[in-house]
Amino acid sequence: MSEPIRVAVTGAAGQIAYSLLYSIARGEVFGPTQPVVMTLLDIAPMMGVLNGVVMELMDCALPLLSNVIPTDDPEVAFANVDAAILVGAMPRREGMERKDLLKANVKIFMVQGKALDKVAKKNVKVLVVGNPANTNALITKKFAPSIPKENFTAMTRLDQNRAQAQIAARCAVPCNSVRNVIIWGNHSSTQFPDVRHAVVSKDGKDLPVYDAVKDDAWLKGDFITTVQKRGAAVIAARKLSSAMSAAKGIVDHMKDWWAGTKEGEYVSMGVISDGNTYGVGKDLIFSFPCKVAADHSYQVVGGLDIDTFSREKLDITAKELTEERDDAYAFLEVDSNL
Ligand SMILES: NC(=O)C1=CN([C@@H]2O[C@H](COP(=O)(O)OP(=O)(O)OC[C@H]3O[C@@H](n4cnc5c(N)ncnc54)[C@H](O)[C@@H]3O)[C@@H](O)[C@H]2O)C=CC1
Ligand SMILES: O=C([O-])CC(=O)C(=O)O
Repeated sequence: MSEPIRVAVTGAAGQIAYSLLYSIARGEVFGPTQPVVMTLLDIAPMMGVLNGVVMELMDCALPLLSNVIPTDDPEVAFANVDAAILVGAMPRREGMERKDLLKANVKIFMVQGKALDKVAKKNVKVLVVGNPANTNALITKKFAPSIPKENFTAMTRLDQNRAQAQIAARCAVPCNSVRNVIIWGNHSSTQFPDVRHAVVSKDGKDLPVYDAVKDDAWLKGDFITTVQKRGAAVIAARKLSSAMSAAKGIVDHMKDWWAGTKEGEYVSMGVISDGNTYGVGKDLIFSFPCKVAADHSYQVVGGLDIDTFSREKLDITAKELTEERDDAYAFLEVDSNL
């Protein structure tokens, strides 16, 4: 058996973590032969609850789980970690947009960025889930300048899964028969779920989604708004935000980042923009289609045709991210030139 890797999860006493930790501990994310030491961070008042979670993880008797370390100190949680999944943050309630959480949550990511910078491995892979996820990922990166900027990502995989599932249901095929759906931009109601480059496998043939669905009005209308507003719909129904599906999105994102994407497929991840890709300004964590190699390096898929409809949608979500970034920098008094 190989040496254990160290994986930190924040917000470990919360509802997403409760669905997530078992999957990590049983090898669904980092592989079926990879032992893990899990460090679990939450705030001091939650240590009692967190100890209960630790007891349960132990009681699962999982052979890949080498050790579990609960803590309320980010520097303990992130010491020498190979991967950090930053979930801990306030969730939104009915009637809020995710960006309404900015002031409540962004300081958490400043503190955790500084701690990662100080104690994590320099090749740590950071996935930010706590909302507003893209801007929180940008802030985490900003305060961890010794770690490569490509190592900070935000989760839009739940949105991709939602889009894939909507198309699969329409075409009456399993979800894994739908490939290369793209989520562009922000994990917010301005995101653009784009199926113009996606394909559906049906009856042994690959068809473009537009040919398989045969309902352009739905694809350009209700399909997009359903995906954009799915988080709010779950909150309205459950009075709590998505947790099981969020945990599955985390598993999918981290697994593909760790092991690589399948041949001919790409996945959506919020990654740092360089200012030269698809007309998106620089210094934003923007969701792009990405291909990941077996050595964990990833590349944004280039050269996809962007029509007028898509251009408009990309610009709307980029504008929102620029405003969120400027608000976060002003609030934290960050020098945007650094
Ligand atoms: N990017 C995405 O697709 C999704 C993001 N989310 C977001 O994930 C976040 C967590 O959601 P839930 O687990 O449902 O919330 P929750 O309220 O059940 O759990 C959050 C946990 O984070 C902890 N926490 C708060 N401040 C912390 C800090 N400074 N350090 C460590 N832990 C801290 C809390 O004590 C709590 O245990 C929310 O911001 C939510 O909006 C939720 C679903 C999908
Ligand atoms: O909607 C929310 O606030 C939680 C979330 O990010 C999602 O479900 O996509």
